[in-house]
Amino acid sequence: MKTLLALEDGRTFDCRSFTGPGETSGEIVFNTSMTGYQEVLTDPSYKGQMVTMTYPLIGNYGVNPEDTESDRIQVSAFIVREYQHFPSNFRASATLEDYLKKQGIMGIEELDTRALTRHIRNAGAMRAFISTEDLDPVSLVKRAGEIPSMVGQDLARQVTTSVPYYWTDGKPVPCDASVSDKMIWKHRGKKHAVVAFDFGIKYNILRCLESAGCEIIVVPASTGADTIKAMSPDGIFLSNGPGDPEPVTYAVETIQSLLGYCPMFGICLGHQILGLALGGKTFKLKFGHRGANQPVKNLLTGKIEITSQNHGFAVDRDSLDKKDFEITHINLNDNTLEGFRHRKYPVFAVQYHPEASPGPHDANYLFDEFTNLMK
Ligand SMILES: NC(=O)CC[C@H](N)C(=O)O
Repeated sequence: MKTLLALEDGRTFDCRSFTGPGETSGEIVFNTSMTGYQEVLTDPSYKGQMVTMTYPLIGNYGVNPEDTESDRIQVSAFIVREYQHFPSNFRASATLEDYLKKQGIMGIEELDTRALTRHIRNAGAMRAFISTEDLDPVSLVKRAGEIPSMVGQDLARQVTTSVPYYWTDGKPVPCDASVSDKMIWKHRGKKHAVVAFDFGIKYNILRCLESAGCEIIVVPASTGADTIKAMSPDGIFLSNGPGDPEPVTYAVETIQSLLGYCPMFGICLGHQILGLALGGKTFKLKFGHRGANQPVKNLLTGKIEITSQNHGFAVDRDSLDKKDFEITHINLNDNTLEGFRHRKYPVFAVQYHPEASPGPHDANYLFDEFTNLMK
């Protein structure tokens, strides 16, 4: 079906919807992972964004019920060079086309995704509109410019869980939120009791925490410090999530009042929120880091890790006071901050995704560092 993709700066692409008619909008970004499209689609950090894959052939291994990072597709549209209509894989239970259609998410193909990616790299991530109905470039460019900008948006609020839950044996299990004392921990002593703030948490982070020996209760993003203290956890985890970290002031304040209470570990949005709580500043990158091949240097060991990433904002490394912070990781593509630890508080964080999904497992050691800190 004939479709138009329009960017706010006036660039348009003729393309084809492989999921039927529709209209959608969002910030347009690119991801350089060669595989892992189902994990990308279901990562809540992509809320409000349309993702274009730089790998040219997508859909060839279908979808399955296991490779999900949340309970639904989170992207607002999925853009590929060529959609493969006939998947072949022993794990596949459906096609990508049916998966997208069932959840009302548009899939777009037959456009020059290399030209689109080069444009985003030169001009930056920007607002975009896709339509099968409004094929007038002038009108669609105007509509792209009218959607809210990513800067200033608290999207964690939209994807966080509304009630606390346990993550047990690889799945969410309801938790009696009214019981707010040590009695809620069922395996205390055998396992590390961890409260995980859900700003848009990926399931594989919970799987990794569980395999590292943690018993986990996931709580809504707006949970207050008193509720956390009533649970008396051994450690606090701050998750990844969508949007701009700066407007998530309620979480920044909560974390500020919990500093020094117990060990904390943050990933991606959690890294940014921790950076803000400790007095740092965040800023928007031009086009962000999204893919499974980002080189990061661990400054403590001198080793290079190939990492999975998905972020558009970053903590400004110059905003961190060197007497309080140790910079532990940097990105070798652009030298931006990828990780820090605090000299006084038992707190550390990384901007990238040690849980991978999709991507390499080079940084899985960080989950053990968190459990060691809790010992
Ligand atoms: N994966 C994440 O947690 C992303 C964090 C934040 N939304 C950003 O784009 O930078």
